[in-house]
Amino acid sequence: MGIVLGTNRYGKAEVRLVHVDRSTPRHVVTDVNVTSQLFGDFADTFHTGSNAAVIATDTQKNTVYALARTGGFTTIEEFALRMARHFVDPRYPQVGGARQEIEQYSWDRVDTADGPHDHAFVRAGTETRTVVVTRHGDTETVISGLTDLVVLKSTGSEFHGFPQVEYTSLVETDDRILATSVSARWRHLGTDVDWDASFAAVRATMLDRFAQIHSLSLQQTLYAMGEAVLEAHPGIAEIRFSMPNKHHFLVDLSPWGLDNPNEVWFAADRPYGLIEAAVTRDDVSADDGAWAGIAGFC
Ligand SMILES: O=c1[nH]c(=O)c2[nH]c(=O)[nH]c2[nH]1
Repeated sequence: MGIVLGTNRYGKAEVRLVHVDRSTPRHVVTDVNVTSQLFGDFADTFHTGSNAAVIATDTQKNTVYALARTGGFTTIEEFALRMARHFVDPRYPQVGGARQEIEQYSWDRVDTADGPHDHAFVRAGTETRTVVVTRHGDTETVISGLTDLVVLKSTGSEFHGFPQVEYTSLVETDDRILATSVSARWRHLGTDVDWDASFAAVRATMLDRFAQIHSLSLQQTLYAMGEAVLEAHPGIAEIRFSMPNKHHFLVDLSPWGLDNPNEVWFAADRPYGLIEAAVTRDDVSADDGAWAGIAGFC
């Protein structure tokens, strides 16, 4: 019986970077969290502790800041590709590939009496834009996404027809609140993309479908959102979702002689249903390696 080193990668996790584009008086703030990891010919350090090939994680952290200074910061997709191309380069023959993961926190301009302010910002909720770029040799995969896009419909949602098996107590309903916090990630087929425009369009498509479809289950809503994204965006191969069902329960007001025509609800935070699925084209090849390490998506 032998013991061998399995899959491995290493790097610096959660490098916090705030970039201020000061090229005009109307500053642009980009607030991100970058995780840089490399893989390749690094078995020696695991086996013997020889670090002759190891590009220090500290160096990877410094590279985030240096590239932000030399090339600026436009989109997380562009920056992650630039990071990956920096490391997967003939100057570092030991590097076979790189994985660059970035989260972006949104800031809106403060609205003043004189209009949107040039350099004062207010954090725009919890929604986070994400990217994972993987570069293996010359092959690049970009998975864009978002987390914590919280949405709610106050009607237009039913749930019934489920089996009445042992322990079933849920009452069927033809009018309920449907609420979820959408986490979605989508894999692009190429890298020649207007990343901001693509992100805005995918987000708008998902919100449109969520709003417009009369829902018979969160599963149906999820699939419809994914289908709409793939129909509208030929450059996207697949989209994966993780969507908690944020349950709202009608409060029984009858003890006090009050009716409740779907007006007064209790918003439960746990437990919650958890619906996860991938929606994919049947004519593109899978790329499971690009999804490796992305938690919370099946
Ligand atoms: O949209 C839903 N899907 C389910 O699978 C489910 N299960 C449940 O209890 N409520 C709901 N709602």
